[in-house]
Formats: sequence, C-alpha cells, structure tokens
Amino acid sequence: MAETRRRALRPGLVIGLVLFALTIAVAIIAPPLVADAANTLSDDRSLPPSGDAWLGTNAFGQDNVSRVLIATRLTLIMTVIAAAISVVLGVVVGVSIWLAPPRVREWCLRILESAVAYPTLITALIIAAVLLPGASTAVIAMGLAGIPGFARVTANLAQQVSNSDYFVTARFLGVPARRLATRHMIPAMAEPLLILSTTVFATTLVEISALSFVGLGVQVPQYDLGSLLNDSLDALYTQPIEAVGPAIMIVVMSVAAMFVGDGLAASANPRAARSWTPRRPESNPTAQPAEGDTALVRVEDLRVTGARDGEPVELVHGIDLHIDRGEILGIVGESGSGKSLTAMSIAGLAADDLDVRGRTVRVGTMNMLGTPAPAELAQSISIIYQDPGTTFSPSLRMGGQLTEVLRTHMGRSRAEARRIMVEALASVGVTMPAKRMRQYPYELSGGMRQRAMIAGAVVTTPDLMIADEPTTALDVTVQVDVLRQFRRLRDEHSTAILFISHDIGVVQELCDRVLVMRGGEVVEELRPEQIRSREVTHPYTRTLLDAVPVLTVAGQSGGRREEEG
Ligand SMILES: Nc1ncnc2c1ncn2[C@@H]1O[C@H](COP(=O)(O)OP(=O)(O)OP(=O)(O)O)[C@@H](O)[C@H]1O
Repeated sequence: MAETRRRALRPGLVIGLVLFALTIAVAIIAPPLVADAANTLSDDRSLPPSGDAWLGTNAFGQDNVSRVLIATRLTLIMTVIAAAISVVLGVVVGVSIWLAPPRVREWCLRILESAVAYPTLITALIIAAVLLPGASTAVIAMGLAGIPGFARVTANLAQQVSNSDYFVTARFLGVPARRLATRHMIPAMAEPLLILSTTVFATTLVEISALSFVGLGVQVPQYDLGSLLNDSLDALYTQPIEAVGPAIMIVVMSVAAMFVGDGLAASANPRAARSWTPRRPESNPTAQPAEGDTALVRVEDLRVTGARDGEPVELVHGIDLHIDRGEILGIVGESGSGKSLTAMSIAGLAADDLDVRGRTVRVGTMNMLGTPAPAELAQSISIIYQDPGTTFSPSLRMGGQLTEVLRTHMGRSRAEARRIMVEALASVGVTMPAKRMRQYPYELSGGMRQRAMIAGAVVTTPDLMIADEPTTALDVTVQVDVLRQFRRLRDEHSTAILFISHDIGVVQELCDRVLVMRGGEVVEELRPEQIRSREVTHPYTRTLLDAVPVLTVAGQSGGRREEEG
C-alpha cells in the first residue's frame, strides 16, 4: 500500500501564503474604502508624511498610501492573468511539442530556443508598442512574451516523462495523444510546474510594472504600481517618499510569490528543508589501530541518522564490525535494512544529508569519520555500486573514466593504464575490450557497464573493496566469473571485501563471515557452514533462508539451488 506523503507546511510557505492573503485582502477591501483619498484632487499638494497621510501626498494632493492600495488590485489582476496566459499556453505548447512527430518536434524546439534567447521584456515591449498601450495590452504582451520560457521548461520535463517506462507503455498501448497528455504527462509534471509558476508570477509582476513604468502599460486615469513609480519620477528630488509605497508593494508581492515557490519546493522534497543539520566531518584524517588490533576495517558503534519529514531519524543503530585483511565479509538483509548506509559510511561516502557518528570507523589508518587524503582513499578503497546506469559520466568515454585512478593516483602512463584496463575488462568477460574503452557508457548494455565497473574496481588492487549487490544485473554464468575474480583478488592481493547482497546463496559461497542486518541492526553473525547446515538462531535469518527458492526435480524433492556458486 502506498504510503501517503505528509505535506508539512514549511515556515517559508506559511509566510508566503500569509503575505499573499494580505495582498489579496488589500486588493479586495481597499478600493471602496480609500477611493476618495486616492483619487480626489485637493490643495494638500506634496505634503510630507504625517499621521493622516503616512507617505505624504502627491502633486495633485492625493494620498500616496491610498493610491498604492488601489493600484495593488489592478497590478495583481494583470499579473495573475498574464502569468496564467504564460503558464497555461506554455504547458500546452511544451506538451504538444513532445507529442508531435519527431521532425516537427525538432523544428519547434529550435524555434522555442531562439524565442527564449530573446529577453522577455524586450519581446513584451515590442508587442506593447505594436498594440495600443493600455492595461490589456500589457497583460497580452507579458502573457505572450512569457510563453516560450515556460514552454521550454515544460518541454524539458515532458522529455523526461516521455522516456519513462509507464509513458512508453501507454503510448505502445495506443492511448490517444490528448489522454496521454492529460492523464500521464501533465500530472507527472504538476509539482515542478506549480513551483515554477510562482517564479513566473514574480517575474511577470516586475516586468508588467516595468511596462507601465516606461509608459507602455496602464494609461491615465487608471494606475498600477508601475505607473505610480513613473509618477514618482517627477518628484524624485522633492518628494522621494512617493516612490517608496509602490516599490515596497512590488517587493512584498514578489517575495510572497518566491516564499510560496520555495515552500512548495521544500514540501515537495522533504530532504531539502530539514530542521536539523548533519554533523561536520571530524578534523582528524587518521585513526591509529588500538594495540593488538590487526583488522583492516574496524567499526564501533556506527550510527547513521537521516531526515524524514524534516525530523531526524536514526537509520543505523550502533553497529560494530571488523574485516581482516584478505577476509570477505558478507552483509545480507531485507531492502532498507541499512546495508548500503553502513557500507557507504565505512567508505566515507554517506550522503551529505546524513549524520554519521561512531566511536571508531577506520580503514587501515584512515579515519572515515574525517576527510582522509583523496589519493590514499582512491588507492585503498574501491566501490562497486548497485546501479551501473548512473556510475559512469554519460559525457566521457569509458577509457578515460576507467583509467583515472591508475593515471592520477597510481602513476601509470596513459598507454600503460589502457593496457592494464583492457586486460582487466577481458578478464571479467567484456567482449572487444579495446573498442569498449573508446565508447561512451550509453553505448554499452547494463551488464557490460556493470562488468566494466567491476574491472575498474578490481584493477587498482585496493585494500578494501566494497561491493554493493555487484552481480544483480548479471546473468548467472557471468556472476560465477565475477565471484571468481573477487576470490582471486583476495587470494593474490589480500584485498578485504565487504560484499552486500540480498542473495544468501551467493553470500554463503563467497564469504568467510556473514552479518545479517535488519532494521539498522546486525541481528546475527554466521559462518558459511552454519548457513549451509541452517544452524541459525534468529527467526529473521531463518525466514531469509526459507525464502531461497527450492529446485524440485521430477520424482525428487528438496535441494537448495546451487547454480550461483
Ligand atoms: N539520505 C537519506 N536520508 C534519509 N533516509 C535515508 C537516506 N538514505 C537512505 N535512507 C533510508 O535508510 C534506510 C536504509 O537504507 P539502505 O540504502 O542502507 O538500505 P539497504 O539495506 O541497502 O536496502 P537495498 O537492499 O534496497 O539497497 C532506508 O529506509 C532508506 O530509505
């Protein structure tokens, strides 16, 4: 069952909404109440601020505060309509482009890019100059001028959605274009588009005021905040306070919109607005092993805290572990049990929004709670990540990325590094390794990328290799090759390996010791023979073992699958 995401009201969002509500209240209530003071000519000309007229009066004896309050209504209405034109038509154009045939789409995108390159205000000025100046002209000009920018952003978002599996499937199933747009595309983009709309509101407000300021917007007898600013120009040296009111109101309305936008973004991404700050790394980059401690990796009381809905939550609860040189330690456990967090904390690579603490987190003499020297780190620890799709930079060839550590930290020449890497790629079953080195990551299949990542990790002969579900993307025969590579690395170079897996079968074949994790804790430590003979004590480990598929040959029963090994 899907978990409902709690939308906490962030302080910024509350401030923005309150400011907006006040502005709307002013726009509704003020005009009938202060129309006389704002519009009636009187002899009290250019008065300084006083109890009756807080911002003084203008050259016609009209109260400046009252005029600002009245101008707020027209400014707000114009801005809302213009921003709505930009947003609605921008979304329609952006989505239509992605539903159009590829050639039409390419042309439209190029046209949009040219239009975006032209500043909105200049476009609006041209439109306003062609049409007769006035409030509706300003709205049309700003609304139309804002379309390309919003359409471009929408087209970018639509591109991401159109590449997603659910969209491709819907298209494949023949869902009509309009339904694709309204049911699949727009709802998927609604959140960022809503947030961006508040930015459009703020920029439209400033630019629409600018149009009136230069005389191409609202015309006398109407007035908006921009035209009030224009009026105040004449009295800038004699009555400068006249400019203060409209300026403040424009700032308040823009700030309200930005606060709402920021607040919506923070609510949409709870990690972005946490109410706590993770601890900074310790200053000491080294950690000396205690007397008689020969382990390569020593972890004592490791605790990792993350944020959920802005509140700190402990995710790893005081783990102790060690890995000797040349030892393969397995960690198994259900999804979300904290395996990756533990491994990444040991590598000093936990995400910035996590707080990692511990009595000791040491690899060799490196303090992984501090910031060890990058060269030492790169040579000592290799990591094989779970997802081969995001490990390599899409804009660089494989060769340059794979040989980086060899060249920059291990002093190998370019040619030497390439030769070593080609051999390593071949040894993990990468076909045509020299050619692969010249290719970009997207030209390789997922399995090939995973093998390349494994080759890159093995080739530096690290002290510690962390392999986070390294063989999940590989077929069974390649898994066997890869696991053989791991053993060879351990046997020939005494590399310690931290091997994370869901698959207790693979772990029992490869590892010297296995930790079972659940809910951020180690619940059991086992030797492989204990797993084979099912001498486990914790009920969770038993459930894990029972979950391993059983092969039943006709006429026989029992026998756990053995093909991994
Ligand atoms: N940066 C983060 N902020 C907050 N919570 C996080 C963060 N990273 C991970 N978590 C949470 O910590 C828990 C443990 O995550 P972890 O990635 O270690 O699980 P795992 O055991 O490796 O699972 P899997 O096998 O699915 O990769 C999960 O509930 C996850 O949602």
